[in-house]
Parts: sequence; structure tokens; C-alpha cells
Amino acid sequence: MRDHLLERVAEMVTDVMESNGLEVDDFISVIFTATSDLHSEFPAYAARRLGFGEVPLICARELEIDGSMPRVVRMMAHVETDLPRSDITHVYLHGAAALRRDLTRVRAVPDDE
Ligand SMILES: O=C(O)C(=O)C[C@]1(C(=O)O)C=C[C@@H](O)C=C1
Repeated sequence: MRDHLLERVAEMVTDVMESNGLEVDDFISVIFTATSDLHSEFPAYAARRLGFGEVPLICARELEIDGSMPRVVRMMAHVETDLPRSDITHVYLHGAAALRRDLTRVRAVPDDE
């Protein structure tokens, strides 16, 4: 369970970086949220293992809204980039690909990949 969370968070952080041409030094800070059914590890630990040791990180609980998708880790990154907001790629992996089909620049990876 813990390994799965660490692996999936590392996949998310890496994909956000690759999809937006970002390096660790471009990150000002990152907020992770996890749904209240996730207990095995802090998502920030996965980021630290990728070299984010000097980037301010924090983990928080997602709101428990009735009917919302379980077992989701989200990240909001504050970054230095020359990309205009419209060119930022938002990454939704596995089951989370269903969350924001309205975004125009989204890189969604379905659950079976
Ligand atoms: O983007 C997501 O991950 C969503 O679930 C959508 C949404 C939103 O309505 O904008 C909902 C809850 C999250 O806290 C963040 C964003």
C-alpha cells in the first residue's frame, strides 16, 4: 500500500515536470492533498525522494464531500515558468482522469496504463 502510494505520487510529480518542462529548481513550493482514506505515507516523502528536499512541501486533507472520488492524491505546485497559463498541462493519472474533462490542456492517463 505504502509502496503503491509512493510510486503513484512519484509518477504524478514526474509527469507534471515532464509535461511542463520543469526542473526541481523551478518549484517554489508544492501543496499535496490526500483523501481521508489514505494513511500509509505522506505524499511529500515521495517528492523528497525525487530531489525536492529543499523545496517547501506540505500535505493536507482533501475535503470530504459526499460522493467525491476516493483514494486521490492531488498536488498544486507554485513554479517559475515562462509558459502562459493557457499552456500549462494539468496531469490527471489513472482513475483521476475523470475529474476534470473540461480542462483543455490535460494529460490524462487511464487506469490500465
Ligand atoms: O481537479 C481536481 O482534482 C478536482 O477534483 C476538481 C476540484 C474542482 O472542483 O476544481 C475539486 C476538488 C479539489 O480540491 C480540486 C479541484
